[in-house]
Order: sequence, then C-alpha cells, then structure tokens
Amino acid sequence: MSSWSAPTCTSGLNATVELPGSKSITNRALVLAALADGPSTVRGTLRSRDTNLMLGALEALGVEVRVDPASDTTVSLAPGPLHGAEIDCGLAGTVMRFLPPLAALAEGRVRFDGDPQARVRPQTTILDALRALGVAVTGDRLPFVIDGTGNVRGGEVTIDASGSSQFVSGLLLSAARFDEGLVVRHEGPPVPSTPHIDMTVEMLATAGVAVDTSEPNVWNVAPGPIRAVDWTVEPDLSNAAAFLAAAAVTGGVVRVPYWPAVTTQPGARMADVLAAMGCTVEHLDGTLSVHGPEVLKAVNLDLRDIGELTPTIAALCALADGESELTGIAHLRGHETDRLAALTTEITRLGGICTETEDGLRITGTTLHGGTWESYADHRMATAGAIIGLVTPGVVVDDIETTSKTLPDFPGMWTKMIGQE
Ligand SMILES: O=C(O)C1=C[C@@H](OP(=O)(O)O)[C@@H](O)[C@H](O)C1
Ligand SMILES: C=C(OP(=O)(O)O)C(=O)O
Repeated sequence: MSSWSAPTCTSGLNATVELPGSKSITNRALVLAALADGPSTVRGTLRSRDTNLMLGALEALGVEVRVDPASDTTVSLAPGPLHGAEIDCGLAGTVMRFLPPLAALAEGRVRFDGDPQARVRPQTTILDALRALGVAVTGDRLPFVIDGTGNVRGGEVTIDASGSSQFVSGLLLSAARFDEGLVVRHEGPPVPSTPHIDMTVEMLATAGVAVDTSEPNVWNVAPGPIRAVDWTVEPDLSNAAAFLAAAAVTGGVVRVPYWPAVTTQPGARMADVLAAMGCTVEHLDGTLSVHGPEVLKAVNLDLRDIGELTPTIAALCALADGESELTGIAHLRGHETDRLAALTTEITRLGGICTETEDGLRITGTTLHGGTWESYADHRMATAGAIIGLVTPGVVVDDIETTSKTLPDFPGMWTKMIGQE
C-alpha cells in the first residue's frame, strides 16, 4: 500500500483519454457466457481486479476460459457442467451478488469469501431469496456456502432490494435457467441504481431472454436457454467520469472517445451533471468533450439512479461555489466502504465543509489545503482524492493501487492525461 502525491494541474489541461471496458457490462457478459448454450467471445473485456475475480470464479466453477494471446481483452468462454468451487469475491459487489444464483445451478459445494470489507457489505437479501426458492444456503454474509444440486426450482420471490440493485440483477441473470423461470417482486423503499437493472434486462434480451417489466418493481423471466453471444464491451463511463471531472476543476478540456450514443451505463449521466455545474459538454462524432468553467456551480441532485458517481461528484462539490446537496444515496453506506462517512471525513480533513444527511451529503465548496486523503480500499474514494489534488497542492492519496478494482493503471492514465497537450 503506497502513498501517492496527487499531481497538480491548474491550467492548460487538454487531453484525450481512452477508457478500458465497463466493469458492469464485462461482468454481466461473463456470467451470461457461463450460462449460455454454446461458446461466447467477449471483446473489450475490462481486465481489472473485479473482472479477473469473475473470470477466476467462473473457471473454478467449470467454465473453460481462453484469453487471446494477442490481446488480453478478448476472452472466449465455453460453458461446461458447473461444479463445486471456492470463490474469492474480493470486494466486488458484482461477484458476490451475481454468482450465488449461478452457484445454485452447480452440482456441489460452492464456498464464497472475500476481503474483510466485503464481509460487511449487504448480502442477506439474495441469500434469503435463494433459500425461499429451495436452495441450500449456509450463512448470511461472506463467508457463506451454497450446496448446489444442479437445478433450481424457481417460481416467485419477494425481496427488499432497496440496499442494492445487484440483488435484482443477480437473480435475473440466472433466472432463465431455473426450472420454472422466476418472478422477482420488490417491496420496500425505492430500488437504487435502476439503470444497472435496465442494463441487465437489455443484455438478457440480447441473449434471447425476455424479461417482462410491464409491472413496476416486478421482473418476470420465462424459463429457457440463454443464447451464446459475441459481446463487445463499451468503455467504462463511470470511470470516465473521474477524467471528465479533471476538466471541470481545472477549466481545461478532456475528451473521451467511443462514447456510446445510447447506453444503459449510469456514467453517461455525468454529462448532464457536468453541464449543470457550468461545464460546456459536447457529444460529437462519438467523442464526449468537457470544457471546464471558470467557476464550478453548486448543485442539488438526487443521485439514487447514479450512486456510483457520488465520490466523483462530491469531489467537484467540495471545490464548487456554494452549497450543494446530494440526496437519494443512503445505500452508499453499503458500498466498498461507507462512502457517506468516508467522503465527509476526507473532505473535512482537507479543510472542506461536508456533512452527512440521512440519505446523502451537504457540501459547501471552499479552498482546500493539502494533507492525506484516505482511500478505505475504495477505488472511487482514491480517484476522488486525485481530482481534489489536481487543484489542491500537497494532497497525498493513500493506497492508490486500490483503483485497480476497476482500472488497470489509473496513476499512469492520470499522469498521461496531465502531460498530454
Ligand atoms: O450492477 C452493477 O454492475 C452495479 C450496480 C450498482 O450497485 P448498487 O445498486 O449497489 O448501487 C453500482 O453502484 C455498482 O457499481 C455496479
Ligand atoms: C459500488 C461499486 O462497486 P460494486 O460493483 O463492488 O458494488 C462501484 O464500483 O462504485
């Protein structure tokens, strides 16, 4: 774990940054390939800790994984009979929530564990759902065990998915392979990150699985095969958000090529957030360009749909002119770390003004000073520290390596962005 002196850049930023593949799309494509009716290829695969853990888990469960020797982002998967395995989830929500339903389709004992911080992330909802469907589950959080019998009855299940959209996505991804398919009903406070559920439904449709979403908060998946697909993964727009934020705080320009015209990725909404904060945003010929303003404007935003962008947006608010209010994000207390507490502590440590509310943050922009910015093993906390450090001399981000959860070389990309004219 090393300390990283965040580089400063107060003027002249003018860079084009190409992002690797989306974590969320990659890990869905890998799961669907593992359950498909034939071999699939995933192109543009993100190769980061979260996606490598997914690949390792699927291989351990009996899927044949072949990485193209000419390009490690091209990965072919051939499904085989699923069997018992030991699965390391690391700190990846997508691994700990997407794989238990798939493990229930394996024949044998599947043991799940992960990082110490993963052991406190919410997990019970999906394990109780599997129990209700007749699956043998031991434990409520990591570590837990699933004794798969090779098939799952399916039917209907009611869950409270207000803690994470991944409970819904995890069930839907495997549901077509359950004997009776599955109807998932949500009852409780609103489900967060619904664009991620749209992503699941859209990718299932591409694989020939129709999900009936005509009733709000109900997802109905008929039983049937999951078709093998050759997937091409879009660039990760939530990771792009941190680089675009660099333009916003420095008054410079950052361009991200291959920005999809239409996407379910919540990161695409960063364009609107940046525009609301006073940036000039242009989407032309597949490239998104952001030109930062002289003074960043404070904002009042409901981030329930796009919660994973919060650390990036909070960093901008800490440097904006006035008081910002970010709401709809109580569930961030169950992310990689308690992000509301972590952001409040770190912004305050650098002289900022940030308080936690019941479901979000209130941040008043001010001039910050240097100091240590703790990452809490959270990739997006680390990148938030880098954003503040661009215009605040003396910011030292601890454990910058934690960015490898979803980006293979964040420090290299960041330095290159600053040096590029
Ligand atoms: O399904 C996914 O790929 C994700 C769903 C969201 O989780 P929550 O609903 O827990 O916020 C998001 O924050 C996470 O980064 C990725
Ligand atoms: C919440 C996040 O990750 P995970 O997939 O581990 O939930 C995130 O990447 O911001």
